[in-house]
Amino acid sequence: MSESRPLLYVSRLLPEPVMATVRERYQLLTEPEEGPPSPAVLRQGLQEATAAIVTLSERIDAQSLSAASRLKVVANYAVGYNNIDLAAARHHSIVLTNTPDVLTDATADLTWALILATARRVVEGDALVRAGDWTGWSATQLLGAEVAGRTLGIIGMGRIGQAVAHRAVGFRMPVHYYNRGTRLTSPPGAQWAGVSLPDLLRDSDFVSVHVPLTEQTRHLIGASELAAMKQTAILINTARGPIVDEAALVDALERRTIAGAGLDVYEDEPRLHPGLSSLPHVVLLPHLGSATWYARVQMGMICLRNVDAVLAGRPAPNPVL
Ligand SMILES: NC(=O)C1=CN([C@@H]2O[C@H](COP(=O)(O)OP(=O)(O)OC[C@H]3O[C@@H](n4cnc5c(N)ncnc54)[C@H](O)[C@@H]3O)[C@@H](O)[C@H]2O)C=CC1
Ligand SMILES: O=CC(=O)O
Repeated sequence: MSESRPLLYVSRLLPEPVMATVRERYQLLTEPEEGPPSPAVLRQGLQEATAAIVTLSERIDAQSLSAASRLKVVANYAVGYNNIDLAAARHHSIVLTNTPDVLTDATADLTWALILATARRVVEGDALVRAGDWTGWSATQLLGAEVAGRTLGIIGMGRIGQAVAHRAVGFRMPVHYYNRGTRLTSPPGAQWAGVSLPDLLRDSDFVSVHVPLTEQTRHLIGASELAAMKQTAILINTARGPIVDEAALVDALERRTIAGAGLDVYEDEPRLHPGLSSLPHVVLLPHLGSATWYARVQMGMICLRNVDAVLAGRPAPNPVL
């Protein structure tokens, strides 16, 4: 009996509830692995499948899309889609979808984990205790920055930027935001103000980046923007690495022209700019923004809903336009 389930390429192993649903409804082209696929496996996957679920670390370029004659839909297992050549997907009439909303809270929470961990030197404290070097309470040990009441600057006031801003109410923090497009009204109890980027950099104690990576936002934060920040300010980036010029950031941190940085993303993942990992006043996470069970399972289910819809001839629920 011939196989009637559509041929799906899944580039990486996804959480088990997602894989179970995939196996129920689709014929898998290849068995996905935990790590990234080789370029040859990725190329073959896109070439032979009718639908693909890929992750943010797979670069889907014009060349691979032009060879993908059977491919109808690429569901990106991420909300950011800078890894995919959108113009080429459009040109070849391949629908591209993403996974908004379900990871907003997880990413906003992780942003706050970085704000607090960096300001309060949580990682340095943990290392001291584990190393057996803690000799007891001290009035001068590992003093950090106050968070409550300080100004939070948000670059990119979309879903995640706003979720980060909502959480600032409990810390009584005024929020200055820089965003393209319409102005927002402050929700009850919050103080949100739309400002220019130079004003945000000058006035904020914490600067948190939440724009997507585009040609306009690449190196949006470079040497001159870092120089415009307060010497006591902390930079947080949970958006995409290339939005911040990592060489300029390491230089600013080494010269202490800013007080610290909390990073979840890097310019050339998983590689770090030389010198970054030896700085004590940075907290470095391995791109964990959406890494909760809930978010990662829901992201998979959204990918499947989009694939199902396109293959059934219906509009995708989450098309990237
Ligand atoms: N660390 C992680 O694991 C995660 C990272 N992300 C990143 O966060 C980004 C934001 O996600 P969402 O908030 O859901 O997206 P969104 O589209 O809701 O928000 C982005 C905001 O940035 C603004 N924007 C875009 N270009 C701009 C520019 N040139 N100047 C000023 N403002 C600009 C948009 O108007 C929008 O308000 C994603 O694109 C992704 O790269 C998202 C989830 C997890
Ligand atoms: O980086 C994660 C995403 O969903 O975008």
